[in-house]
Amino acid sequence: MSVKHSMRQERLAAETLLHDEVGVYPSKGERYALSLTRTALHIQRLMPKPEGEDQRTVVALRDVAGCHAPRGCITSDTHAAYFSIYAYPRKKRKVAVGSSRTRQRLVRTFQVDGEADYAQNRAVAEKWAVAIKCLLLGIPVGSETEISPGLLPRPRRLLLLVNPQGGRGLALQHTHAHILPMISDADISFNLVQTERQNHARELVQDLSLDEWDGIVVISGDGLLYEVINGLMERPDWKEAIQKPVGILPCGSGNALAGAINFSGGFEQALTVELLLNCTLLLCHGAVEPMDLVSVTTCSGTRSFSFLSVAWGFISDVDLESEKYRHMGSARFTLGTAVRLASLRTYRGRLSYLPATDGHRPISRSITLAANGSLANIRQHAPLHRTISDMGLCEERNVVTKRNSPTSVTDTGELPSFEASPSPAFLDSDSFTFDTAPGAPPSATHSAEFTNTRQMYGPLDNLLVPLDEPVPQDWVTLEGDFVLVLAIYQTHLGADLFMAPFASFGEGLIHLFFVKAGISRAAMVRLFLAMERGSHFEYPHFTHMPVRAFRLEPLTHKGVMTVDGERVEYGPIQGQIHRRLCNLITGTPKVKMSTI
Ligand SMILES: Nc1ncnc2c1ncn2[C@@H]1O[C@H](COP(=O)(O)OP(=O)(O)OP(=O)(O)O)[C@@H](O)[C@H]1O
Repeated sequence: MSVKHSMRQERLAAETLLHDEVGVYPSKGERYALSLTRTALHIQRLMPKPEGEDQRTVVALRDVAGCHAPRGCITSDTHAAYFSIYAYPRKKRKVAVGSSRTRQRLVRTFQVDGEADYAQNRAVAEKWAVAIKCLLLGIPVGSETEISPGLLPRPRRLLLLVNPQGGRGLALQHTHAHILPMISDADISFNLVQTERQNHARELVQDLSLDEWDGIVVISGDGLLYEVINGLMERPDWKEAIQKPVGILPCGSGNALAGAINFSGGFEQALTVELLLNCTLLLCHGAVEPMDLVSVTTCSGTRSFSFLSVAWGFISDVDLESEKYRHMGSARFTLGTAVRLASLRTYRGRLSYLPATDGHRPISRSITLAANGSLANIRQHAPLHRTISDMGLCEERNVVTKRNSPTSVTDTGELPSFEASPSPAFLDSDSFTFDTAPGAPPSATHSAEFTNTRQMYGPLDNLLVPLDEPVPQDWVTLEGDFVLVLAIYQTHLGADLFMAPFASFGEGLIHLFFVKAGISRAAMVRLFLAMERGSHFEYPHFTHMPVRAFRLEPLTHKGVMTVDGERVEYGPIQGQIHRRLCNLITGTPKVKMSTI
């Protein structure tokens, strides 16, 4: 961003859009000067006159979920009108050791009484509420804009799918305690559906009358969103269906996409309830961004659409092996990492990729690390049976769609055991070859339990050739022993694993990472610790490549591969990016954004 551009942005942010003198409710006779800018509501006490320092409160709009101007009088003053803002600022709170910050609901109600009669005061109160809502939703308003309710879209209707078993099993509790109150403040109508089993969400969205909804939001981990995206891609009308905005409110254990949304929203890295509250606030703001999907094909020819990652080796092992610590939430990965480090393995394989080129040069991404290691210069058909009205509060219920189609995937087979291998402190790194012309055809280890009878649609994979044919000439192939291979297309691999700080939702890139054999356990520990800050690029064993397509051919007989954290059949796998194929609710207005 140029200096001139950022100065203009600052000037725009500081411009006063509305200004008034108001009272408050409940009142002891106080008067306030209110000013609204594009980013904040400034509240300055006028009466009683503040002693000493000027008393000014600034409510950042990014902390505000909604604003209402109720009709009618709420006091004996029949000529006054009112509007309320619902904010969730971060407040300090005492915990067992020291203090932490958490968001708490704060309602401020202002009394508009400067005009001659109720109708005029009501018009002013409504103007304030509309202006604030427009700013929250990213609808452009300026000091010259004629502010009227006509600027606002109709209230949104969201389908919320909650996985009661996700993460630590607290999704329903969090939904009632945190999510529903906040989205009601934002005037969002919803229907809440509890998923009852694996693939329930996938089947549900296949039969959904999409016109009824402005978005589908999962209250869960990344696994449920993977089901929703693939369910949409299994519809004959996939082209339109996949345009339906999707969102995530993190209640899983990894919460990678939520970590990426939180980061793109400009919030500090957060976990658990704090991450959930940040993401719910962003959902209230509603901005939608295009997001890339990667079409992934496995050795049996099964195709699926991935929004997060394909992993092999250390990362997929930890993901699967730590399932048994699910009750621990995100700590499951820390423990899983420690356990796996104790028996660090290598995996022989062939990795091929099509480098991403910008014109003729390969795209190279660099990041700047501040002295303290932190990041610098990075941009901070069958309608559902439902009982709710468009005005909001709903009854939580299970909506079960009766389906006769034989579509259930039987991918719940037993974990294969690992090859017993020694675990030396240093692993051999001399067995790497680098090749631009691939050698022998892949050796696939097919796994019967992953057969898939679903009909998947989607765009043509024009960069890929069938898995039993050699990769095209312009691809690069590496063969050797890997500790891990990861293709990722989001900034985060978990809410606190800042894997690809430079990634963004619709850039059309797969970030391919690998760690070759030869890394010590101590270096792996340092690498994973550095990942929390996103400073792991300093490590020599860690290689990164932006690519458009990749193929991974394991030459080790047994192992685990995951797509978006879900285990898939083991064997050759390949994928290519499809730029901006779906729409993600990020809540962060960007250039050319839309709002649900
Ligand atoms: N009621 C249910 N009982 C059991 N499994 C369910 C139920 N509803 C959904 N599932 C399955 O649970 C899987 C994992 O769920 P989800 O991704 O929400 O949580 P998670 O695995 O804890 O989170 P993360 O993916 O972030 O690690 C989903 O793939 C889904 O198929």
